[in-house]
Amino acid sequence: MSYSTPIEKTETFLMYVNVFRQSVRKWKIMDITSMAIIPLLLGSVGVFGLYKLLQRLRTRAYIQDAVVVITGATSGLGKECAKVFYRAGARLVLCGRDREKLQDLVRELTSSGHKSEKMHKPHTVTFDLADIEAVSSAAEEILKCVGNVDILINNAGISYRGTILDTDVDVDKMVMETNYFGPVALTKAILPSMIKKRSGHIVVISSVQGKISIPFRSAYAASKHATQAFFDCLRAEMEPYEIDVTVVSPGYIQTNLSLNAVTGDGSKYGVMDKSTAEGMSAADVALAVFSATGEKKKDVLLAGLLPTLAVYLRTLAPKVFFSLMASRAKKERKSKGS
Ligand SMILES: NC(=O)C1=CN([C@@H]2O[C@H](COP(=O)(O)OP(=O)(O)OC[C@H]3O[C@@H](n4cnc5c(N)ncnc54)[C@H](OP(=O)(O)O)[C@@H]3O)[C@@H](O)[C@H]2O)C=CC1
Ligand SMILES: CCCCCCCCCCCCCCCC(=O)OCC(=O)COP(=O)(O)O
Repeated sequence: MSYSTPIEKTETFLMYVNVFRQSVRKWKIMDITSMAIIPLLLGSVGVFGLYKLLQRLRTRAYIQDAVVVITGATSGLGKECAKVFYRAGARLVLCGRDREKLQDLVRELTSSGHKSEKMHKPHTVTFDLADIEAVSSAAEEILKCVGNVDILINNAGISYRGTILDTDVDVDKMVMETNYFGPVALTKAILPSMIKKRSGHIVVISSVQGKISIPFRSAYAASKHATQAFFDCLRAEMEPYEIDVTVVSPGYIQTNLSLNAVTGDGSKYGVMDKSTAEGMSAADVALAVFSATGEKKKDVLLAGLLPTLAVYLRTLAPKVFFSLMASRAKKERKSKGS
């Protein structure tokens, strides 16, 4: 199988552009105007391709050998992020509540076909994000084990289904502790070491529901709105220390999020929702998280047309958005016969 380097690929592309231009000239296919437009268009495509290529190379260099901590690595998006960052040569610290699942993932990564010297065996740290004391000892353990953290990916999270009237405040608190206070505590525990070396990157997986609230998700949407707000503040405050903050807000992803969601009384929802099952693939979203991290993007909305329009509608025509959400609530209540 032949393998061409990025420079060879660019040279081949420019060669084709040249051949095309010569044929146009030889056969006088186009008039003078189109002859000016086509090279301009092709040139722009070439420049864009070159820009993308350089961006990809820069991302690779940024991730290679970087210490990357990923929470919620046992499942879904976190697990796919672990695969992408591992293949790019990151020194991973994989976090979750289930030691066995983390060990299984380490075995899966290290025994996969992608073997190369640039890859590093991941470390694992087990803790519950809803237990603030456990979070602070986990941060100590991480720093002791790897020295410094270059990139912290706050991915772990739990969702919720229920009506506000039937939801115990303990459930609101638990969702908030897992999705908001846990990541905040972990970030605060890691930040001083980043500030000391004046470099670091905090990546947060929020949700479209960090930008708009939809009915029967109160605890989840509230925790994601709080996450967006906190990390937007952090980005501004960390600028003098050259610490980057990236907030990624995806739409539905095919993971176990709805299966693992809690209901108003704290019991498991345990249903694979149609919207989740038909969502984006977790591997594709992990690639988008990887690029957003490498390109040090500040805020990324990873969603289809309707959710994206809904986010704009919430700001530009809130009354219309609220009435759409009210009819959505009415429809959902009717379909459940309540
Ligand atoms: N799936 C979707 O449609 C979307 C998901 N997201 C976000 O993506 C992130 C990842 O979720 P996703 O992969 O979809 O869902 P999964 O349920 O598949 O994964 C959730 C991960 O979070 C971990 N986790 C949950 N609770 C805790 C806790 N108390 N302490 C430590 N770890 C915990 C789980 O680990 P454990 O094995 O210990 O349970 C698991 O690894 C979440 O923040 C979610 O809000 C955003 C938009 C859409
Ligand atoms: C000018 C025309 C505007 C049309 C606007 C239409 C409004 C449509 C409403 C769209 C709502 C989108 C909700 C998306 C929710 C989402 O993607 O959430 C991601 C998650 O975090 C999923 O978690 P869950 O637990 O809810 O599965």
